[in-house]
Amino acid sequence: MSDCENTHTNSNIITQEFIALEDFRATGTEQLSFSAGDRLLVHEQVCADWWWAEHSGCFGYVPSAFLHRGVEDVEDAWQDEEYFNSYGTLKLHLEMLSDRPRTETYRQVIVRNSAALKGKVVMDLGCGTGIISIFCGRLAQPAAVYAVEASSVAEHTEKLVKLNGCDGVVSVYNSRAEDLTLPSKVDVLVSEWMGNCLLFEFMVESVLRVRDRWLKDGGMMWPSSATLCLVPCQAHADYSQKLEFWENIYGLDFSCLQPVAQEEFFSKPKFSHHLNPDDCLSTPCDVISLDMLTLNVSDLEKLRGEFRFTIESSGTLHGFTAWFSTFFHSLDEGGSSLELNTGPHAELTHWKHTLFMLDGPMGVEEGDCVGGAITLQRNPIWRRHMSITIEWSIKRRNETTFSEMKSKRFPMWR
Ligand SMILES: NC(=[NH2+])NCCC[C@H]1O[C@@H](n2cnc3c(N)ncnc32)[C@H](O)[C@@H]1O
Repeated sequence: MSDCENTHTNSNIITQEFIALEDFRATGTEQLSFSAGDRLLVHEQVCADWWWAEHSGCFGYVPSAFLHRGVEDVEDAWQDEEYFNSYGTLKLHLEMLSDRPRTETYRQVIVRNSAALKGKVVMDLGCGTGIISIFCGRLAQPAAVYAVEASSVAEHTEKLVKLNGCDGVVSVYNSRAEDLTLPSKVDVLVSEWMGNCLLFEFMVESVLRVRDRWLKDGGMMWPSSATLCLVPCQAHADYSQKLEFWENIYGLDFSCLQPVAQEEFFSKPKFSHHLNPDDCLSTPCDVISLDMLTLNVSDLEKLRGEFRFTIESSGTLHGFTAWFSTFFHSLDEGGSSLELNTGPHAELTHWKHTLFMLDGPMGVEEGDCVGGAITLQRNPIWRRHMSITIEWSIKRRNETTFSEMKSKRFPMWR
């Protein structure tokens, strides 16, 4: 319990709604447990750290650090102005178009399905420069393609569609897709929505909402499914350059800065990591799988996947690396799927890999077992952000029990 008085002075009698940023488990009968996203009524800010609150008819003390004013008080939970401005210049589009595995996979999807696309209505959600829509117009004969783009890049998209002879079939809509009224429902909803760690930016919510409103029954989602993959890994270079570095600076001892460096460099994921396959300590595994036809927006609040790795080569467990794969089912019954694999055993993409550094390297031997879970908890306030919590424990090859479960939470980025 907090060190503040257990008395309810009248100093801070207010009743205000707050939103829980993350789970809190009470450690005493006078405390109140809650889950991320819960809305709590705070009746008294008894002191800085502990408030008297109510949730679902229960009362108790709650830690103020876990709470945030109600989302309506947050200027722009989706930060749409900043978000769409970032796509209004060519910088990010150049990066995406320069990503050969990404762009070629979408082109292959259109080529492989060109016959089946004949006469179909396609929507390209978040078309950017319109390349997927132009692939449709040039490599297949759809009845219509609705190219939807909210940012100002859409003014260029119009010209690109015309310049490449697709203005007869591709219509460009400069709008947020959720706000749009289309001429018809669509047979295929194609989008390149994946962000760091698969979900960052949460553009996927737009895709699901548009699916529910505009995809015909029996329609196709491209990607059709997505999986988040994880592997325990070494990261000697990162650990040496960011942490060991401080032990000896020109013969001087700067090691008192190591806790500062740990917090500054390893408290958030490293999103531009390039994992060398040799640094994988085990066979990677799919920890979260999303079916884009059945996934619901509410499922996005919290996604959890368990894992159990057997260490295949002795080394140092510095952390875990994550990436994703997306799958594109064929429009032809029984046709083969195409895969965009952004992992370390495939050609590097602009997403690279996401490294989660633990708070201390651990030696592991072949045959050891690393078990645990990864949880993607969407930020209830900042709707394009999430935190990734990794829980892990180790069972040494000659032991029968797992060590106590440890846990680390990485905000991406709030
Ligand atoms: N793979 C990603 N992480 N980002 C690449 C695709 C993002 C593109 O979709 C656009 N975009 C994102 N959300 C929307 C939306 N709801 N409506 C229209 N365009 C959108 C955005 O402006 C950008 O041009």
